[in-house]
Amino acid sequence: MTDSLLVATDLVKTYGPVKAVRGVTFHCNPGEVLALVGENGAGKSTVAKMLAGAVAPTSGTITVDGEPLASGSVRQSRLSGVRCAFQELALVPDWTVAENLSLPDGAPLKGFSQKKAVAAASALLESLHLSRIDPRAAVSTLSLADRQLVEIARALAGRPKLLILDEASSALTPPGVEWLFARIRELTAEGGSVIYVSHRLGEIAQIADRGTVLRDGLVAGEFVRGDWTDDELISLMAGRAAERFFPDPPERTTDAVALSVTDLRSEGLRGIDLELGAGEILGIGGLQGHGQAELLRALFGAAPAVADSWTVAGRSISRTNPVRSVRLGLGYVPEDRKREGLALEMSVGENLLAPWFKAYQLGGRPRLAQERGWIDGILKALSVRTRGPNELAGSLSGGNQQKLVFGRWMDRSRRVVLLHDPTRGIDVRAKQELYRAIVDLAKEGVGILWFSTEVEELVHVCHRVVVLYQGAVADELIGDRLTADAVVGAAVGATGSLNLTTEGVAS
Ligand SMILES: Nc1ncnc2c1ncn2[C@@H]1O[C@H](COP(=O)(O)OP(=O)(O)OP(=O)(O)O)[C@@H](O)[C@H]1O
Repeated sequence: MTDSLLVATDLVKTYGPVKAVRGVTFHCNPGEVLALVGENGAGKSTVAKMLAGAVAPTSGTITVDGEPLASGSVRQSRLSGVRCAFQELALVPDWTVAENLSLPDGAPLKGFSQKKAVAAASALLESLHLSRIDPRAAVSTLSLADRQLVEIARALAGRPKLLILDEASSALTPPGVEWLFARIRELTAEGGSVIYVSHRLGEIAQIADRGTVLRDGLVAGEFVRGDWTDDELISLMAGRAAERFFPDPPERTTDAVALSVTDLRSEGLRGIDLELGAGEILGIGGLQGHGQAELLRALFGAAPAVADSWTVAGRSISRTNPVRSVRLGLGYVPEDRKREGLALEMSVGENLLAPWFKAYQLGGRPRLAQERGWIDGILKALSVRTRGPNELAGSLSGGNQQKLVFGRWMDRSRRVVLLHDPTRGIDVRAKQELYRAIVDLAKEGVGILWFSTEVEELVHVCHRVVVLYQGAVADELIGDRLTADAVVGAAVGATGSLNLTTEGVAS
């Protein structure tokens, strides 16, 4: 272990009474990709933040190239060659891409040259095959996938010795992941190392040389490339045997229509016809950025939209807005939980209740006590790791925050639930719980419209999948035609073959 690039020894991090990390030891060699896996709340992000210098360990040591890393100093970690890209993006939304990319070198705002920043950003984006991203664009105008690419580009800009990717692929579709793997291979070929934090076991099988499994803030085990199965890893993460992964969609017992639109038009949508049955799980496939986010936002009324005809649970409407949608019986899990989904400074219970307060104008802050039974039921059903309904949502791990955004729609007489990649950033066991919760909603007659960046879950858990391309429906897949290859093929078929190494597809 003497020639290890990184050695972390007995790392501990406590937040008041919470022991996030309880004594973690691992190392990473030059040129190696080390996976860090574990359930939501296992301590992965906390370890990543300690390496990046974003939080100081309560105790323990970290060395890079044999030199101790100053505790809790981002600057010191950077100087030692450590860079990190987070799933919860650390970009400033109102700044341009160029301004954000110039941040890591601590460019002082005084004397900051916009022209130089744009030129440097253009050169960087081009070298990373991302020149389709405009360096002058405000980050807030980019899709989540593109924001994630900028976050990764920023970490790569410093030619790091150690790159930490904390679920940085979680909003990327397969071509984006291929782009990321190409960059990782370039970096490791030059002797750089990567710590790859992810819940996507398929990606880990492809890219990781070794892995460390965390459970409850401790190392539960280690694995090496090619010498593990998904089931073994899931058991190690959970501390118990793995279960069958995907549930089947439930038998449909009614022909009733939960939602229908013809010629739905909105920014980014070119006229969509869609019918969603009560109790149907309808998947939306396609490469990110082809109208999936716009479709869900339009249907919930989060973006202006018009249609020739539009019905929700048999009621004809001409337009909607979020408050009206909740009253009509819709639920919506948005793409960006931080920006659209949660109030991080409010409690877990208040976040679960938030839409009901707005929609029914109950006034004041939610009366948690009155809803305690419902809240406890949701937290239990989704195994949300929390100290209780009064804990601030902001102190939950990312995956547990995501569960809240879904959980608020459970057991609340919904007719339609719109899902934008609800399993993003949640662990494999939680995914199973969520699949089961989705199937249970469908069994109760709720229509589910579900966009996922993970093709496998669409293929296994949905009755039917429509694939979007450039804001329109390119294909509908059902029965024997519903396969992973067909979903991916339909997503790119309209444009001919897909060259994964060229720019413009990494989303
Ligand atoms: N600022 C904080 N204050 C209090 N508790 C925290 C804070 N940050 C993290 N925790 C707690 O520490 C534990 C580990 O969290 P961490 O974010 O490291 O988990 P994770 O393995 O990255 O999970 P996920 O896969 O959901 O991102 C969790 O129980 C979390 O609630």
